[in-house]
Amino acid sequence: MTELLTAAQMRALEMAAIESGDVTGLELMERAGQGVVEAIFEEWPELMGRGTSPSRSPGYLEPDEKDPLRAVVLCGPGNNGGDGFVVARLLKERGWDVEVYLYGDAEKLPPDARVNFERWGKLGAICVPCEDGGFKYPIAGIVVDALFGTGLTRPISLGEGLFVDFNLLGDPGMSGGTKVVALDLPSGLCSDSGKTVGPALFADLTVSFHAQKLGCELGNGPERCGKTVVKDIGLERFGVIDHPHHSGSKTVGVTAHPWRGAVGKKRGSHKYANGHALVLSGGHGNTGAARLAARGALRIGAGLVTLGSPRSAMLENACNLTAVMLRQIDGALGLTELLEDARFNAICLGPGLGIRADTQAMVLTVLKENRPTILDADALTRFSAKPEVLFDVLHEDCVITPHGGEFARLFPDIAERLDAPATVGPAYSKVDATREAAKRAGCVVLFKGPDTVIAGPDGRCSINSAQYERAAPWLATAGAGDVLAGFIAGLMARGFAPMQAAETAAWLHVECARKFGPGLIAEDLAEQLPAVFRDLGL
Ligand SMILES: NC(=O)C1=CN([C@@H]2O[C@H](COP(=O)(O)OP(=O)(O)OC[C@H]3O[C@@H](n4cnc5c(N)ncnc54)[C@H](OP(=O)(O)O)[C@@H]3O)[C@@H](O)[C@H]2O)[C@@H](O)CC1
Ligand SMILES: [K+]
Repeated sequence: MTELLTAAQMRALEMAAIESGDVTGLELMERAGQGVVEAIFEEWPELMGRGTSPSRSPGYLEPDEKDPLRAVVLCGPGNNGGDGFVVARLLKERGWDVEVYLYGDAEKLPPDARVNFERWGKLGAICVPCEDGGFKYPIAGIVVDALFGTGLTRPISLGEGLFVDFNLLGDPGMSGGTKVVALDLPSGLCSDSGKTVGPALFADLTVSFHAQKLGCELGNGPERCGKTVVKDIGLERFGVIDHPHHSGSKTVGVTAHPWRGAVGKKRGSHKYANGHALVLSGGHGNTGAARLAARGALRIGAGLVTLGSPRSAMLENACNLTAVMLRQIDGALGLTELLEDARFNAICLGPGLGIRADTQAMVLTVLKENRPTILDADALTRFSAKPEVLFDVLHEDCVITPHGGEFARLFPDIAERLDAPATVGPAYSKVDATREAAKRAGCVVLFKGPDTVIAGPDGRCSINSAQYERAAPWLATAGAGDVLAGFIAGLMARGFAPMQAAETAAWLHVECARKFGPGLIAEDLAEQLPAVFRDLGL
């Protein structure tokens, strides 16, 4: 698990560190600046050797080495700007040509930023933007974005003397080779939601301090951050602090190798010890989705998987199943009878089930049983008209897995708030929305997307990110969600708690997609599990 922090959590952490007397704000700022310079050289090692060695006379330098490297540092009115002054000083000390611009009033800088403004003043000037709004030198080398970090509260007004041409810097491909390095966050990106609050920069590299901020993983974050690097600034021992004013705001983690040990350990060598998942199939012509889910449940380790099929689809299902067993179920009554067998310990409904009244009857029948249940697709859509009917019967052993459309149908007010353009920071985020939905539904909600958010009714929350080095855009393919539902059902059959099952399944789902690569179709996903397990050393 990697911890992701909100702006409030980060501020609380900083305050705790400073109050402990272990470190001063000025020291933290210096470490932040040093971390950025380190990150720049790690990312572009070719910049490392140039213009740095006072012992080498210019006469011995290669022709292109005589040309010092250039950095334009854009400092804002807060501590993010303060970090920028440190970076400017450190690069200048390495022999770079550094232009510093200040967006704001030097007199109003917070104390630590002010100190670093003055330290910079001994080495160089604060540049005045050219009349055309451009920089003094042609842009080349590096632009350091130290305008706004976690303190962004409103849209950046480009008309108020801000000389940066965001389009020139922003649009990948338009920046003519200039590398944009954002400090903590690309300016204009909300730290908590990953929404852009008005104009926002695109960075090539974002260097976050102590921990990545939530906004780097959510919404527009990944497209704005470019690549992300986290630099320690010596706050580790202070851990993560829940901000007292954010009730229920717990640490959010990115699931990485979640529950790795648990995935490998089966409960016993006997197949019945690993549970028996039941997946319900739709009628004739609508059976593929349930079979995808069933195969996923079996591959992820359920001891047995049975597909419950209406009479009309028995032949179609029988022709396409081998290890998955098949039982005929006629409507809710037939389902009640089947569930007399208590060995069915995880039930998956929704993929291809249809949105007619019998789907509702079957969902209600299953939920009465209080067994681990996963509801997806049609089992959710069926309740669009009256979601509260579903919420009344969902329980803590349930997981629901809506995509954006299904989420909006079940939680229209929450979706509306989430989709509204952000005008203030920090803005309402997908994490906030999923937590609120989980509380209302009374069960685990897995809200799909490249930034899948999984929240429990108790406020626990994690993000399964399929972005940056885990990007798997080919996962957006028909049937992939059905396989995910099956993975969750299979893990719940094995005894995983709902939250653990959802997190683990989501993580493995992305790993399977990455293992296969482009060209993936839903049928391929579960077939990658053995290789993914082998890679995990299971
Ligand atoms: N926490 C830590 O441990 C460490 C933090 N560090 C660094 O500090 C950063 C956070 O600093 P910060 O809190 O000063 O916020 P920052 O983003 O600089 O901006 C705040 C200022 O901008 C203003 N303002 C806001 N929006 C605006 C707009 N649209 N247009 C114009 N003005 C606007 C706002 O004004 P106000 O909203 O109060 O009117 C306020 O004056 C963090 O990201 C990291 O880089 C490191 O040094 C290491 C240790
Ligand atoms: K920034």
